[in-house]
Amino acid sequence: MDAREMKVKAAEAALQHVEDGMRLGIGTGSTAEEFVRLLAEKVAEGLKVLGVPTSERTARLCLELGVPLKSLEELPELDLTIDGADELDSALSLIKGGGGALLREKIVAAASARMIVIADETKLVETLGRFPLPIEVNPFGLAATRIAIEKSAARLGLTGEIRLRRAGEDVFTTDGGHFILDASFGRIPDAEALSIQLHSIPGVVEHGLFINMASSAIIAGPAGARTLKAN
Ligand SMILES: O=C(CO)[C@H](O)[C@H](O)COP(=O)(O)O
Repeated sequence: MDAREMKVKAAEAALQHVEDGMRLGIGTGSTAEEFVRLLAEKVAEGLKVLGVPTSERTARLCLELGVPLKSLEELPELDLTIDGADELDSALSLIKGGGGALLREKIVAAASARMIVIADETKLVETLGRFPLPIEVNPFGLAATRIAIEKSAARLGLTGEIRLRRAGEDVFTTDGGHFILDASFGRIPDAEALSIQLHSIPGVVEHGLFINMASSAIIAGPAGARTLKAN
């Protein structure tokens, strides 16, 4: 089974949790896009759902495929969010933001009664941090914010390169008009402590650590999909 087939397997299993009438948060990334394609087929067969997209990219795909959308302003309380992740551990703490949508993803997940993560088994790690942590920052004071992040991380014994994300020649800009710093701190033994530190920095808009947000994760591997539950 190749990587794409595993993403489809996870998306298929997630679709089983979608019920008629649901208000759905719809994630961003290649795995979430497999989910959107399958959801669109069900919508074409008559399933009634209203989706709230976590990015402009997801919104475009949903509109193209006929998945009905509302904004989070119109639907501020959601039943379920289905989204991918860059990394997850057995407690279902996540690193997200590889696709640059972490802020909207976190706001949408927080507005949802449940969040199901869909991923292939290569994303499962013992300790978060193999994937560089995306940190969304305000463009104003970028250098000062970067230094503040370095100092905060160092207080927790975390060091490593912090790179400004680029899109070709340009600086990558999120849907909210912010920049992303990708922090290669290595393994993060205390993600909660790092989250608190990062939230205390004024220039940090949000970070990609999702702690206590996922209710379950559907992990696909060559043998099929299995579900991990949050403790
Ligand atoms: O957090 C995300 C986007 O901001 C994605 O969920 C994450 O990057 C996983 O993407 P993919 O399914 O393409 O591996």
